[in-house]
Amino acid sequence: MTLELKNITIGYSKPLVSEGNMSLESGDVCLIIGDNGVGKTTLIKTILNQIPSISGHIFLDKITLNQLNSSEIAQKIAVVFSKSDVPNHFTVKDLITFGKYIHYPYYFKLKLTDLQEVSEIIESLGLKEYENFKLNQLSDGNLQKAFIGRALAQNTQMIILDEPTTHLDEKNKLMILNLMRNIAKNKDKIILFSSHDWRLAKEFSDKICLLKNGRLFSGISEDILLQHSDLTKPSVYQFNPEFVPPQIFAPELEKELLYSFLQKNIPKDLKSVKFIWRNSFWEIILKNKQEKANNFQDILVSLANYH
Ligand SMILES: Nc1ncnc2c1ncn2[C@@H]1O[C@H](COP(=O)(O)OP(=O)(O)OP(=O)(O)O)[C@@H](O)[C@H]1O
Repeated sequence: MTLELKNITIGYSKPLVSEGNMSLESGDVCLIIGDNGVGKTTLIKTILNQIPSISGHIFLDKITLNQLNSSEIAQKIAVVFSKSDVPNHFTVKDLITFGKYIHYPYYFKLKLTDLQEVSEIIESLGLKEYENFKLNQLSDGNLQKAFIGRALAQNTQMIILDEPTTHLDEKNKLMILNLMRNIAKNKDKIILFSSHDWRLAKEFSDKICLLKNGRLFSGISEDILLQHSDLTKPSVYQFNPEFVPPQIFAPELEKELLYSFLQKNIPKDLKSVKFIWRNSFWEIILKNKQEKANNFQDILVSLANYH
């Protein structure tokens, strides 16, 4: 399957994102990122043809979206919205079984193969022991998995998820992201999802669709991250205007930790100070002296009188 956006402009009365291009194919995991209100959900709704684009074209397998009716789109794309209404009186098994009905009228009796497939999905999501639980008896993580199960039962070649990791703890975030990646790779599907936990989510994504300043930037994740250094610089956490960071020569983790430590504890102009991580200690080069610090406590002492 392929999804292509060509010169697409999306929005409501006025454009939110103009003339964006993007191309995805089977097996791709793509993360949509951008600040609140930039148009991530709007982009998802436009791809689902729930709202019209202002201009440009969307192609699903080379066919213009406008040529497909809603049922044809549902057979190609399954969607999981984070704010899904939870039909509490249904069980996990009911919800996942519903996914099958996009292919049949509601009165249709499901085939044995369909029921087997539902069981396999329940098994693969680790939901076997919860299959007869009502949806309101589930933890957020398992509820999210049940909605993903419904999308899987639809057997579409593409699944779109709007903020699937919201409300989940770290363990469940990892589990859901891992699951999505495995689905894309093992079942050759396109997975397109938005996330605010993008620092974690980017690790699982082959491609990124970044919405910024009314534009859409798309490509291989690492290319987008390199081209938009604001996404990876620790200075995204700049909360103190007085703070000017020193020069830091260290691996990513040490660099990020030192940055946040200094900003919190020494919110001064440190641009003439140099920090070098020497594997087990920090070398600190100050204006007229050089010091060694074994830990952050030592750094505090070294810089206590720095002006
Ligand atoms: N039906 C609508 N009519 C008019 N404007 C809308 C409509 N729905 C959303 N908007 C506006 O469009 C903008 C983008 O909204 P959207 O929900 O797509 O952003 P988002 O990037 O998903 O945000 P968030 O990260 O907060 O979920 C917002 O300013 C929102 O108020």
